[in-house]
Amino acid sequence: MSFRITKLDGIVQFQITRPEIHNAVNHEVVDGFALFIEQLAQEDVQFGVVTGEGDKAFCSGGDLSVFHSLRTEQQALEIHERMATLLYKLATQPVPVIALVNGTAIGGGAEIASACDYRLVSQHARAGFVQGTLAITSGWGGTTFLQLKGIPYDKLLKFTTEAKPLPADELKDLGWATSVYSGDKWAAVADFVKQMKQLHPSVAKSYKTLLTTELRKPEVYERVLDEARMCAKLWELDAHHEAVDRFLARKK
Ligand SMILES: CC[C@@H](C(=O)O)C(=O)SCCNC(=O)CCNC(=O)[C@H](O)C(C)(C)COP(=O)(O)OP(=O)(O)OC[C@H]1O[C@@H](n2cnc3c(N)ncnc32)[C@H](O)[C@@H]1OP(=O)(O)O
Repeated sequence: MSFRITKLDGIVQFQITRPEIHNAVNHEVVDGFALFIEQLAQEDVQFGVVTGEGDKAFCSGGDLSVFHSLRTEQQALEIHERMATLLYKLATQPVPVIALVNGTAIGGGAEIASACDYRLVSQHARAGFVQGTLAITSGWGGTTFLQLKGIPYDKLLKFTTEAKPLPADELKDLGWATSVYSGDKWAAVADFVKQMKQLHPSVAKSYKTLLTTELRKPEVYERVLDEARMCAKLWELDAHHEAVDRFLARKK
């Protein structure tokens, strides 16, 4: 199984369990995300947590060995639209979700974390929208989420266009990291939610609903789909397929 969902004390955790491949997203992980979002709707759930197994990686984005079989714009669009829709649902449903960025978060992995409400980032982690190195753009809504969550325009343009993972302190300066932790990742979550957990779950859900009013507008969902379309267009070009070929062949 490529993921694990557990529920403990009002917190539903979604963990990608593919540490050998830096927790890259395959079709099973996509299905797992859908299940996770369904579970957040249970009445007694107060927080959600998304993380990757092990201490090296949060998520390295789409599994290139799997998604490389998608050659055309239409084929790429199917997976991008599905992930973009799931992340839009995650961002707009009422339960606050913490991205526990325990290690590298790049490409689609950084987009997943960007759809969450909080990003707790390990001191040793790096994160970035590296899609540009593969001659594509973000395709799961990540850039739209970050702009609407208030990352300044010029900083966001540089972050996405440079396609370079940043260390934790720079992610904090950018406004991407909510906080930076060292030591045990679950202790970091427990510490972060300690004060909020003492209150009735409806408090956090109500504030998130209020603060995501803009995000829930239909035109925002349409823009997230535009982001998926933009990536799919670039996906079918030779420049992208050649860059992925180079990545997959680099150790052979
Ligand atoms: C598809 C959606 C799109 C989006 O819309 O956002 C994307 O997500 S595009 C994908 C973007 N992701 C990447 O480009 C990441 C590629 N991976 C890397 O750059 C590096 O692997 C790493 C994550 C920086 C880690 O480097 P390092 O510590 O040197 O480890 P290895 O490179 O040796 O990785 C171990 C193992 O894992 C495989 N791997 C890692 N990430 C992926 C991935 N995303 N897809 C497929 N395979 C991946 C890597 O190939 C190694 O495999 P082996 O060679 O078989 O050991």
